[in-house]
Amino acid sequence: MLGKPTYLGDPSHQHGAADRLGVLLVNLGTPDGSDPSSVRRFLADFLGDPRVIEAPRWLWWLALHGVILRIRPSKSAHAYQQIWTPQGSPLLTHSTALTQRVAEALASQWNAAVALGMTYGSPSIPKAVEELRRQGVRQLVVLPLYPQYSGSTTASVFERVTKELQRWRWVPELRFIGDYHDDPGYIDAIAASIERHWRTNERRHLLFSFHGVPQRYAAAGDPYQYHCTQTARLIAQRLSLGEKDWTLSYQSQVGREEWLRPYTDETLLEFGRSGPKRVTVVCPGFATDCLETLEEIALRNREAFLGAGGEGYDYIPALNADESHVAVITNLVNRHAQGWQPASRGSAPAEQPTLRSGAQV
Ligand SMILES: C=CC1=C(C)c2cc3[nH]c(cc4nc(cc5[nH]c(cc1n2)c(C)c5CCC(=O)O)C(CCC(=O)O)=C4C)c(C)c3C=C
Ligand SMILES: [Fe+2]
Ligand SMILES: [Fe+2]
Repeated sequence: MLGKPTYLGDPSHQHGAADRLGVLLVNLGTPDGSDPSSVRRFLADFLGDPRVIEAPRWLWWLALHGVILRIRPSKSAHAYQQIWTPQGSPLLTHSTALTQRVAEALASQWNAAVALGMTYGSPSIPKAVEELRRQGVRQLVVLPLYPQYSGSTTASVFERVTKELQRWRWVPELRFIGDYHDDPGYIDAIAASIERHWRTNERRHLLFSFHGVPQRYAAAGDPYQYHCTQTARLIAQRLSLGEKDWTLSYQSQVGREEWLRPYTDETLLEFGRSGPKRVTVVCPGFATDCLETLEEIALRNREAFLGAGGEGYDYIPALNADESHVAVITNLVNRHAQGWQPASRGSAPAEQPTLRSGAQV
């Protein structure tokens, strides 16, 4: 008479059995294809998120649907086409490979269920969370793949994951990793990738380029700029660089308002004109390579820099599914899962009765 249950549950759950750890890795997301209509669908979700664009809703809705989504998709699709591979979007293929390898690495310690969700596009957060629920996850570590916290990225993950968890009958224990901008493992991994590059390539002025955010977000209390500055300083320190050996800048500005400065493209044009004429560029804020690193940094800015008088330009890839990255992630997960029992130590002790959810007592 009362109909279907309101909340999601598992009637066949064996109560008393060992708790299962779930790990949810989340990245930004990417369009399903590099054609303008796929890009439009992706941008509508992404740019419709109030965490990304903080503006009066109705005014922004008019601008987004009336102007931006009519112009930007074809321009962005053109950019995506430059980096698209036979396997699809680099952001998705690298994130999938990373998730797979993290699952393998965690398997020796935990009977963990590991899933990948994208804040925008697919595989979606609702799909990933449902996959974890179906695997009987009782304890959940959520790791947004953003080393530096920003309300425009990390907080969107929090909102979309917790929205799904609110539909669960038996909500899991939850640990949310807000940032890892100064995690020694992460700093070491990025520094080691730069050292490795410099072993076979010329040692040059190092440009740290991070994705930008509007300046008013930082002014309103977003820690992102501070996190980026700290990350760059720690890596430079770890490489024993002097103050003149490196520069920090912000890329990927959208729209007309002021974003964090200095801008990467302006910095590189200035370098091209008056030096340093040879640079190594690294983007520690991007866990995986994507449109913003492969098209904007490795292609577009390289051409602009060389066109302005620059003489040498190297881009160091993101950590992607590299072994060192897998170690960074598994380390973060293990640290945040402390106190939870690795399930591989055995299932429920024999003297503790188990009970199926649906069983009559
Ligand atoms: C307009 C507002 C935007 C804010 C604020 C923003 C913050 C932000 N973004 C990333 C990481 C990525 N952004 C990517 C693409 C991308 N970003 C924006 C806009 C904002 N980002 C747009 C419109 C796009 C789409 C492409 C385009 O049309 O230019 C990507 C790459 C996605 C891919 O498919 O490869 C990443 C990754 C961070 C870390 C961040 C704030 C700190
Ligand atoms: Fe972005
Ligand atoms: Fe961009």
